[in-house]
Amino acid sequence: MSSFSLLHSTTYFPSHSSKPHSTVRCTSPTTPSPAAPPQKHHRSAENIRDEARRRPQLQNLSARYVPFDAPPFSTESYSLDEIVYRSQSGGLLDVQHDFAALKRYDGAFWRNLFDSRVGKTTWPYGSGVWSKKEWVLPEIDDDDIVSAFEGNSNLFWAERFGKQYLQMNDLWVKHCGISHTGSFKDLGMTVLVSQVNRLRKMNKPVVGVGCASTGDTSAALSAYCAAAGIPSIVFLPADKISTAQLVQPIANGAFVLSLDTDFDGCMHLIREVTAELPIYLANSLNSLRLEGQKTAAIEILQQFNWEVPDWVIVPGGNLGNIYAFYKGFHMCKELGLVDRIPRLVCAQAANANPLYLHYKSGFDQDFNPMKADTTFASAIQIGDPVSIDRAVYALKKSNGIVEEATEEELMDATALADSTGMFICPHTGVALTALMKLRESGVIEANDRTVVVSTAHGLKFTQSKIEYHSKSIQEMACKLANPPVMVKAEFGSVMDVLKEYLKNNESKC
Ligand SMILES: Cc1ncc(COP(=O)(O)O)c(C=O)c1O
Ligand SMILES: N[C@@H](CCOP(=O)(O)O)C(=O)O
Repeated sequence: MSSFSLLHSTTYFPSHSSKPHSTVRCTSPTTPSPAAPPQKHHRSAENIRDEARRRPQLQNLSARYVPFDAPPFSTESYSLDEIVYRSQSGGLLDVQHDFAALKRYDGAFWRNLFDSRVGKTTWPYGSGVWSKKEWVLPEIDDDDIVSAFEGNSNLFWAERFGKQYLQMNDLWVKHCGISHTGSFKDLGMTVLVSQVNRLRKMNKPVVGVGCASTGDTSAALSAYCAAAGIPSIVFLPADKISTAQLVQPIANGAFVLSLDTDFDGCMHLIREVTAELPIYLANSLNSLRLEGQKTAAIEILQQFNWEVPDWVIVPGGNLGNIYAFYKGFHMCKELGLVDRIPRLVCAQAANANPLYLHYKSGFDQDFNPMKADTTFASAIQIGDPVSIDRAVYALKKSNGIVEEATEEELMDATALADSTGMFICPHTGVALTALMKLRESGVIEANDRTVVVSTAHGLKFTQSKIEYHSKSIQEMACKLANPPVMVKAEFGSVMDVLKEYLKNNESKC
């Protein structure tokens, strides 16, 4: 059977579309009164999960854990239904898909399949993650999936920012933070919590799910666990995350521990705790998370109608995401959806730059973890990233670059982007700084199609914006600050300041 006919004949027309639509009529033929209130739309007695149960699936696809970057002769592997985070040698794991099985379908098949699912409410494909289910967790039952229809995030054409400040026409911001809990972590968490849901149904010993967090992982974990009725436990570094982030797990009913340490300290503790107690580890050390996060890369290609951008810039902290992007792009190339992958740039805050330092040493010496300093990009204040090996691999394979941003650079870049109509988080400011530096040095050229990954919503980080715009940051000029003007509530005073404002604006135009 050709891949095209499989797509259209058996598998992927939502089953409800083949049913007569008798239950969705809006007016009754026997009572045509114009005054009658409109009747409710009835989907049918079934909900979207019920409908999904009757839909056939692609068969014989599978995935398993293998040691990350294992030598070809390695036979070590684990079922995804095992609870395992490390290889026998203590190294990282990776989720390996059965590429031979996936390759039974050609690139056009996968492109059509993924495209056919966008923008629907079909369970679970309405999610940008689960619309790629066959490449994520092919064997999970649709019924076990815990999803908020995450993903499908806006790929924003940064027209004014690109043209005015970088002479670029083809600059895009992938707004992964416009999402259920306000960050890209939703993409990975739907996968991890769905697998936990499955494990619990299989009576595996998982009494709860735990993570260390700088604020976004904990928000996502607690929301998805709450949706599924699974206990969540989060370890947060006291006073190091924003109020908006802190209140998310509290509101979602997580057990929140505020610890007098930094993120790396919390990470160390959660690893020890999850080794002792039947609490499942939700950080990106757990390679299941990256299976969801990689779909953002596939989605970018899809949004460009399967044309490959030249550059993708990702802010890096614990360093799972840069590898997830590489993996998503790599799969698309391997499976024939595209013919190349973009060059990746990982952007770090100069106050928390262990990968940058390692890159500058040519990745030659052993990696040196560091004690990360305070940064406005607080979600990437990480000195001992768990995915360092994954990040180095991704950068080497994509001819990648690492850049850094000082506090002043990242805050100015954030303010500049905001002044063109965005409202970005400081981590996106780090990525934009990297872009500005690479434009200045000519590495990224004016016509290069470039995507900056925005990882969280700016509304989670309003305190840093308040401090910037009120010029209350020590030793920072805050040169783009735009503080409100205090004016007496009377016509003359208001007119005076407005005239002054218009005069100044005129001279700028
Ligand atoms: C908003 C935000 N941006 C970027 C990152 C960095 O992602 P990763 O840890 O996968 O490098 C994180 C978390 O670490 C984050 O929360
Ligand atoms: N920024 C992260 C840090 C932990 O990263 P993870 O991807 O390993 O969970 C956070 O929000 O906690």
